[in-house]
Amino acid sequence: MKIGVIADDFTGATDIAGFLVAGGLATTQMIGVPGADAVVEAEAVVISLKSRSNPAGQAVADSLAALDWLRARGCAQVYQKYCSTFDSTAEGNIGPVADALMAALGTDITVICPALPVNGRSVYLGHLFVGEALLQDSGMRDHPITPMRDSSLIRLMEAQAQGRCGLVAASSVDQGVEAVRARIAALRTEGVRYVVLDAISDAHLDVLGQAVRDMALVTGGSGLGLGIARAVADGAAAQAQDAGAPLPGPGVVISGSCSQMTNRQVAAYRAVAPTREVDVARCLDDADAHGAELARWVLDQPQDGPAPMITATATPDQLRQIQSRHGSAASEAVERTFAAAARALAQGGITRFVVAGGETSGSVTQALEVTGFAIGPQIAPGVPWVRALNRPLSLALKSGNFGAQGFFLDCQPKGVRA
Ligand SMILES: Nc1ncnc2c1ncn2[C@@H]1O[C@H](COP(=O)(O)OP(=O)(O)OP(=O)(O)O)[C@@H](O)[C@H]1O
Ligand SMILES: O=C(O)[C@@H](O)C(=O)CO
Repeated sequence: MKIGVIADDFTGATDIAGFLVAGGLATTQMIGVPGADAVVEAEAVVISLKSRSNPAGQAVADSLAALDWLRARGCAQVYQKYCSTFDSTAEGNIGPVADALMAALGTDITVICPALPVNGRSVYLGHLFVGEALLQDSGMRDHPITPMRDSSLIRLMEAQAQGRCGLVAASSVDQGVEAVRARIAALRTEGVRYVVLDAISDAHLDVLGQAVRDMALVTGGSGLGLGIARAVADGAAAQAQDAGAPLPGPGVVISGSCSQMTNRQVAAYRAVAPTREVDVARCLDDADAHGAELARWVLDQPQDGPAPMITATATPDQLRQIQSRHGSAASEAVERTFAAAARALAQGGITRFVVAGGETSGSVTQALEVTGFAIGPQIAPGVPWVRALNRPLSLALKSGNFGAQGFFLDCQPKGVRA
C-alpha cells in the first residue's frame, strides 16, 4: 500500500479518496477501522473516522488504532486528513493526533497543508484563506463547535501540539521540489517539528507532492493528497473509477447540513424536486417513527423525475431558534431520524443516496451498515460517487460547503438532468 489515510470525518474521507483516484491511485475507503482479518487490495486506503469533534484523547486512540491497521499492511506513507478549513482551535485534536502519529512512526517532522485551491482554500505565508477572506473573517468564525478566530496555521499548531512550527513559503515552492526539500531539511536541523506548506494553486500542490512523497507522515486537506498521488501513481485509476460508478435505480436526497452553500443548494433543488421538511419536534419525540414516515413519503413519490428530497437544512436564524429551544439534543435527534429513514429507504429499494453534511453522512452511512466504498467519478471537486463494498448502494457524500448551487441536480441520472 502506497498511502494510508486516517480521515477525521466521512465526507472528508470521500473527498480525499476522490482526489487520490483523480491523481491516479486505485483507492478504497473503509468505514471505521476494519477488522484485523479484512483484506483490502488497493494502492491507497482511506480509513474514515468520526473524530473531528472528539476530545483529543479519544481522537488519538482512534487514530492510533487506524495506524496499527495500516502498518500491519505495509503502508509506505501515512496521511492525517483534516478539514480544508482546519476546524481545530487550541483545544482541538489535530496537533495531539499529529504528535501521537509522529511518536508511533518514530519521525520528528511532518507537514501541515490544508490547502485545496480548486475549492478556494489557499495557504499563503502560513495563513489560511477561504476564498478571498482570511479564515478568521470567513463563516468559520462562527462555527458552532470550532469557531476559527485565528488564520495563522503556525500559531494554531503551536497552541495545540508539542513543538515548534515553521513555514515553507510560496516563494520557495515556486523554486521547485529541491528548494522545498532543502527548506524542510533546514527547518528540521533547527528543531522545528511541523512545517506549514504554502499552496495557492494546483501547480504548487504538484511541487509539494513530489517534495514530500517520501515522508513517513504528512497532514493536510485533500489537495496535498492529489499532489502526492500524481507523484507516486503508476496509472491504475481508470479501473478504480469504474468500480465506483453510480448504480442505476431510484434515489433520494437527504440534506442535514445547514451551511450557507447547502442552504442555496436546497433552495435550488426544492424548485424542481418533490421536497419534504423534517419536523424537528417529531424527531425529538420519536426519531424512528418520524424517519419511517419520511421514508414512506419518499417511496410514494414518482421516480421518473429528480429524486425526492428530505431536508432539515435551516438558515442560521432558524437554527439559533431551534438550538435555544432544544439545545444540542435537536441535532442528535435529526441525525437519528435520518438514520432511521435511510434504513427504511434501503429496505424499500432506494439505491442512490445523495447526502449533505459530514455528521449527517456519518449517520446515514453507519445506518446503512456499509463496510467500505469503491471510489467513482467526481460530481464536483471533493465529492465523488462511492459504491458500497458489501451491498448494491451508491452514495454521494457532500461536505457542507462543497459543490455548486445545482449540485443535487448534478447527481441525477443524465436523462433527468437534461
Ligand atoms: N433543522 C435542524 N435543527 C437542528 N439541527 C439540525 C437541523 N438540521 C440539521 N441539523 C444538524 O446539524 C448538524 C449538521 O452537521 P453536518 O456535519 O451534517 O453538516 P455540515 O457541518 O454543514 O457539514 P460538514 O461537516 O461537511 O461541513 C447535524 O448534526 C444535523 O443533524
Ligand atoms: O477538507 C474539506 O474541506 C472536507 O473534506 C471536509 O473535511 C469537510 O468536512
